[in-house]
Amino acid sequence: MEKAAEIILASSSPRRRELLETLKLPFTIMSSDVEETFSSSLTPAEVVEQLSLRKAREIAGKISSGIVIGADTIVVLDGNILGKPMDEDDAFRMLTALQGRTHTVYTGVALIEAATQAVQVAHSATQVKMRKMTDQEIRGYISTREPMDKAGSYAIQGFGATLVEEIQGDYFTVVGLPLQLTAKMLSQFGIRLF
Ligand SMILES: Cc1cn([C@H]2C[C@H](O)[C@@H](COP(=O)(O)OP(=O)(O)OP(=O)(O)O)O2)c(=O)[nH]c1=O
Repeated sequence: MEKAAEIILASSSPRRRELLETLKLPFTIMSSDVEETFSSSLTPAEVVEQLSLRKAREIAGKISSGIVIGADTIVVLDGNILGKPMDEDDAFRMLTALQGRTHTVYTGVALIEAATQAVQVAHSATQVKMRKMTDQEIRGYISTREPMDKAGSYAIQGFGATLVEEIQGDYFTVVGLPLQLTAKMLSQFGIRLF
């Protein structure tokens, strides 16, 4: 029997690890530590594709075989990109802007086959409608600390679930790894789930 290709998740995000575990494929984790800066002339889709590729490339450069997966998530409101908050005031500003409105979450996924350096990169976008919140509710949510390491300062999989009225698109894109897209990309490298 052919030996299954090893999968390496280039991420320190516990959410991405949990999501990839859903696919029941064995994988290892190597945290990438890349500069998450980008040119302001890029579209949101280009930003997440470029950053996910940068994360995957950093790890692919250190190994000789296996398939590396990198991902990146941003929140976009009125064309402005919201990443992770710098501090509580920044989280307050982001949540004040997002409440009562619809924004788009973009997640990029990059796969690199280390042996051949073959690359696949794509993204998924999901629209999220957030309910109205008072300043007091926003401060209460921030006091849970949940927003502090999340793009857009909320987590749909946590208390943030109570802030989201509806979504259009893949839920997993919002959490940080679109599973349908990831599985499709893995299958293009010959890795099938079932
Ligand atoms: C909007 C949203 C984001 N997030 C998270 C997903 C990502 O972990 C984070 C965005 O930051 P990223 O820079 O995409 O990822 P990361 O720094 O956490 O991990 P790594 O670069 O090592 O892979 O926000 C949620 O968990 N839930 C949500 O609802």
